[in-house]
Amino acid sequence: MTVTRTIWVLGNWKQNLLREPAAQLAEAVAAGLPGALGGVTGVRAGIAPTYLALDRVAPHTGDGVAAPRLLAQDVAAQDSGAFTGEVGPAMLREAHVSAAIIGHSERRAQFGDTDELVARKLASALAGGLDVVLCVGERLEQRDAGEHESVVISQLSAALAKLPPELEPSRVAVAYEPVWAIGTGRTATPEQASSMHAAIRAWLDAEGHRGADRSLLYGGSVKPTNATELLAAGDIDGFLVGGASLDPRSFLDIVTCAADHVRAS
Ligand SMILES: O=C(CO)COP(=O)(O)O
Repeated sequence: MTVTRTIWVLGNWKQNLLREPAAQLAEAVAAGLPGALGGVTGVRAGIAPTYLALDRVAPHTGDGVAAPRLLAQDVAAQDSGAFTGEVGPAMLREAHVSAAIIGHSERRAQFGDTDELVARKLASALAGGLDVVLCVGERLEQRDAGEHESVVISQLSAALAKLPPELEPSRVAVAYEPVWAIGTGRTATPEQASSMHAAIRAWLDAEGHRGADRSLLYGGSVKPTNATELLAAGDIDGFLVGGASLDPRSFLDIVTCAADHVRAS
């Protein structure tokens, strides 16, 4: 049986764009998406603006196959209460967000998102009805020391191991983002990305987390010029795109690479 996993092309806009330019970028992505997909239904796009731009971006998003989905870049580990500065899952859902990125390396490195906090955010998001893109990835010195697989598997394990069974993470995609490839212009080679994805999928399967069904995304300096060869390496079910997602043409060109890949396979 051939497994047909959805290919995702997700734009993480990070801390960029005031509300009006964010709305304009969302409008351009939404307008160009049907053409970029060319009728291919196995590819879905999504965009993750800042919290403050969500309401301006939301009208250009939706859950239909040819509309970009609306994502948040983070989510609080708790629903509501005395947690200054936090935004909980119900608040995000009210703002039409359907999924949250959790555990991005920038949050892990700069904002204290430990494995333990990532696990609590994951449980909070799933309990609150959000889908999740769970980010994992090693630093350069960990790769140089040959520890990349064990680092990534331990991040995954910490996030998934203590989830209550009723939150079995059927709605979790995993994004492998090697830290040394983010914003550096240095992409992982297709072989490096594909071999890590195979290791992640094998671990998920072994632990009963249905690796075969789960979309595994790659992130780190993805551009229209390298997207096709990354997809061709196998085991890569789309991308989490930073810098290139701020330009509608390059983001949509990556979507087209994904659609061409699906059409050819
Ligand atoms: O961090 C990323 C997406 O979440 C990747 O960023 P770049 O595409 O800018 O390297």
